Amino acid sequence: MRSSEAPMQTDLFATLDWQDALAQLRDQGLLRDLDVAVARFLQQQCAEAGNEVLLLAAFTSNQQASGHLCLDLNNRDLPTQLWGSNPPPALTALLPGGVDNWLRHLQQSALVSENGGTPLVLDGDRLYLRRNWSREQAVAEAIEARLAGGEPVPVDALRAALARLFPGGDGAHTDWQQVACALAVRGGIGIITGGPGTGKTTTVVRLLGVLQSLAMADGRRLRMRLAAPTGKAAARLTESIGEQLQKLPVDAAVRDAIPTEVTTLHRLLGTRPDSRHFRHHRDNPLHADLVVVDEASMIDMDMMASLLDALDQHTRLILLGDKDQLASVEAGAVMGDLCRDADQGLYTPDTVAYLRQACGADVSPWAGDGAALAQQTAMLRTNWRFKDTPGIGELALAVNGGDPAAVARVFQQQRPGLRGLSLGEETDALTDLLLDGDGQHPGLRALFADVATPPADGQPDSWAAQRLRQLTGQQLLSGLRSGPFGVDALNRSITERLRREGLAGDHDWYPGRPVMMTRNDYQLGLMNGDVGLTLPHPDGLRVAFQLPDGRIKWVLPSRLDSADTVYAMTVHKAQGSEFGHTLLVLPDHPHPLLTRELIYTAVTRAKQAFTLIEHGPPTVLADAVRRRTWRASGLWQKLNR
Ligand SMILES: Nc1ncnc2c1ncn2[C@@H]1O[C@H](COP(=O)(O)OP(=O)(O)OP(=O)(O)O)[C@@H](O)[C@H]1O
Repeated sequence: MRSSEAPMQTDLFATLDWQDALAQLRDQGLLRDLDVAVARFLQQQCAEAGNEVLLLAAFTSNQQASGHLCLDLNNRDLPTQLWGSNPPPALTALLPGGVDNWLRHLQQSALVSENGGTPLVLDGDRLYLRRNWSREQAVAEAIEARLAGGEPVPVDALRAALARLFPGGDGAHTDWQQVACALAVRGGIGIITGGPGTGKTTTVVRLLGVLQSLAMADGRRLRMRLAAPTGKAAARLTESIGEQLQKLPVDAAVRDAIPTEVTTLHRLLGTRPDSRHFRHHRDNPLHADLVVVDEASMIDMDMMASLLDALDQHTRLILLGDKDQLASVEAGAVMGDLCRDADQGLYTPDTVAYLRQACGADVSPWAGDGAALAQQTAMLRTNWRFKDTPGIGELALAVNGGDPAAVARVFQQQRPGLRGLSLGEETDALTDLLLDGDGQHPGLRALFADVATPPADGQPDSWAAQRLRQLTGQQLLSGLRSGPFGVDALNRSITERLRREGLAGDHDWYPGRPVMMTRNDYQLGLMNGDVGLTLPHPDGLRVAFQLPDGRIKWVLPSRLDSADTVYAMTVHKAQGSEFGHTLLVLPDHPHPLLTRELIYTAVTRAKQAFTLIEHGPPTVLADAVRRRTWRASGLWQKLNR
């Protein structure tokens, strides 16, 4: 801890009551009640704490609301980011000077240390609330330990296994899928990133095949566990792993020893009712030799810390995901931080030589002096899915490149499956589209007709599974929750239209109403984000949910106190899902919440068709494509020093 001497106060401050000033900042929307409470609590802990430190603590707390783990004082735009270009007078008085001055105050405060022994931690130029710093530190240390450890697979055996599972490479191009497998088995952690359809699932199934066949040749059998952050992502991976496994050229015994069931991270770690703590942790680790987690971009820092804490040191961890997707709404963008250099590779001479030996790949064009983490990271670069609908893949690429002109060009090419509609004020036209579908993907009218006629054969489960599949044929997305183009208003207007047409009933619950869970309900075994469909059941009206293992769970509507109608879904909630036809609605003016990552995530939810619906000028999309999501954290720095 540094000096406990009280920092200097400005004369101007002497005339201000800082509690009033905090209240003013809260009233102006610059702080939340929680942030004000944090500052007040710290002042109680340390009566001589300076106003600068207390205010910076309040802003650090506030940063979490935007997904930041810390306040990055190295960011020269920080003042503008915190309060815009015109600082409120209360701030000019309480927080004088620039960032250098603030750093000096922090360095002198008894509330601040570098090592987590105080409520605030200053790590380099980053100011953290202690809890966030501890979590980030724990994640960095656990990853470092995994990078240093792990049981290496003998290279000759690996090369033979990879050649069996990846037949027919053209030799002219780097086979990144093989590279990913070879790197993943090299240490205690492997990270595989790639856009949609680049073969992440294919690669991981082959990786499981390689590891299990090598272990079984040695008379062992690896315990493998597969997980994803949400139930929907787990269900999707269960399905695609099952399909890929059929094609895997391995002995039946090896195939049987590869799991197909994907669970949610919460279930993997063992949720405990009414507790934030999991059943598995360092004193009761998971029994597994290998854990694969898909959709890793959705994992926030808290969950990543819990996951790493639950793994035994010998357990190999494979993280799969798309680094360019939106990060979790909670604080931290772990996958983005871990994969920051993935495009460049930055493979050291050791890694280049290892890959040549293990799979004959030449990655010398991607050589560099990356840290240990880069040596375990691979980016898949070939899109295999969008061969028939290249428009979606091209659009995703253009969005990712941040070039609005390139995005506009992709739309102008009128590729199959890709459509841009400018609807101006015509909100009815959007509902028409949703009701009628696009020809290839039936709309809500067809869904309501189908849910009205339950099967006479007493097989409600398979019928419900079909209707749920039908529901994912088309999905409207919005980046916003509130406002006329936010999901709340869209869901209201679509419901009203369905009522006017006599499709939706007048009660809250009617056959055909799709709902999404808005919190985890451990008693029902349903997770935040799970989607269900209200359907007639022999016992009465029920809501059908498909569990990750494919079973249908029927729930009484009255049991669902945290479920919202979901004709329109936020892009955040759509992560981990795919829809036959994805429609993204944009508002009539640019909005700070619309970012490149959000648009990219929306586009990549589309399996066969994507429709962009604009209600304003093209600048709304252009502005979003240019704006990057930025998350302040120190994970990358910690793993690269
Ligand atoms: N090397 C390859 N050669 C030919 N086809 C491939 C190859 N890799 C993957 N594919 C095919 O491309 C499609 C997408 O693969 P896969 O599902 O593994 O991608 P993914 O990255 O997991 O996709 P997403 O996570 O976006 O669903 C599948 O049909 C798969 O069979």
